[in-house]
Amino acid sequence: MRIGQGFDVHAFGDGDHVIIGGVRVPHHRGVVAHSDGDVVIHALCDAIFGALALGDIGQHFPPSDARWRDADSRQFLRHAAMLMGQHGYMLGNADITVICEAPKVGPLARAMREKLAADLDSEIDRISVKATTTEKLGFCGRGEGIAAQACVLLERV
Ligand SMILES: Nc1ccn([C@@H]2O[C@H](COP(=O)(O)O)[C@@H](O)[C@H]2O)c(=O)n1
Ligand SMILES: C[C@@]1(CO)OP(=O)(O)OP(=O)(O)OC[C@H]1O
Repeated sequence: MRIGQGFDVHAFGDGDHVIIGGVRVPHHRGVVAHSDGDVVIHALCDAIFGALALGDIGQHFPPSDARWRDADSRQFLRHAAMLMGQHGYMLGNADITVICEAPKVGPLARAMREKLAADLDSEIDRISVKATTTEKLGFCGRGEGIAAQACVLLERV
């Protein structure tokens, strides 16, 4: 078994939606990012790369590389899943927390879990998506950005 954790933050900027866990969510702000800025998928990829001791998302998909501009982050997750399989592991489970005052994540968690499970070739009950505010404290509390953290356990195939 291998354990990994990941954390990601993106600032809110101009826009009318955010992508969280592969789901497009209408919002009065967008996110500032090189890719689509999906904090859930970026944190989850880093957790998987960490569990495999394969560096981090920026090493696999450098922000300096124009190929990843506005990229759909689900391709990053499918790449992480491919590496997981190549190294002889499958997802045991993943537990993800989204941290923001808004948008509300709870009603969308099931849709996010379905997309993450599809990309990881996993079962939905192996993947948890939760959310919390920071009670109006800090950058998330001031509505300046959104964060996510992810923990994974990988099992030998
Ligand atoms: N962006 C968010 C933040 C929170 N939730 C849900 O609300 C509950 C209460 O949040 P607190 O920060 O006050 O503990 C939380 O447990 C989530 O169920 C949410 O859906 N989206
Ligand atoms: C995803 C990548 C892709 O270039 O860029 P960003 O969308 O800016 O996201 P970040 O969480 O900073 O991770 C680094 C990069 O790998």
